[in-house]
Amino acid sequence: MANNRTFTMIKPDAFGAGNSGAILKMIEEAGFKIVAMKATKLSPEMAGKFYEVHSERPFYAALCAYMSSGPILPVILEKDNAVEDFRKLIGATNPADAAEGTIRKIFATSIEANAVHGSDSDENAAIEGNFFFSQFERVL
Ligand SMILES: Nc1ncnc2c1ncn2[C@@H]1O[C@H](COP(=O)(O)OP(=O)(O)OP(=O)(O)O)[C@@H](O)[C@H]1O
Repeated sequence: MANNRTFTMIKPDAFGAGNSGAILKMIEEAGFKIVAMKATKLSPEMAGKFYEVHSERPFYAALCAYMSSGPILPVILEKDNAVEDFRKLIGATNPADAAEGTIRKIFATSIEANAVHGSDSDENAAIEGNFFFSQFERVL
């Protein structure tokens, strides 16, 4: 994926609460362009693959169950400095630690159900974007 792109997904808590539109509005108002987006639902096995890097962590099983508990909205975004700027926009993993005005501060309910994902590097953005959109060569 181009270096000016990043990958996000709106997680089941935010999708289920009907907050997808408000979150996408914040993302666009922060200067990101939506390149690709689809609603889908992960099986526990697919959630396990997506979060494989965390397979040794104590929260892994709960995370996979949660991430497969309802629909999600994977999205590819474009902006200069996309990965870093998007991590700033979403805030800390735990909403209790997230800065005021960040997406997680506003919409997350817990450290697990934290509303959105944001890739942490260009390399992972490419891997994660490819996980959901491999059929669309032009967005990757
Ligand atoms: N201590 C924890 N307890 C429960 N769930 C957790 C915990 N730490 C992280 N998670 C869940 O695992 C996800 C991945 O953890 P990671 O440390 O990569 O956080 P992150 O990089 O802020 O989040 P993401 O990768 O989703 O953008 C978190 O977004 C959260 O949903």
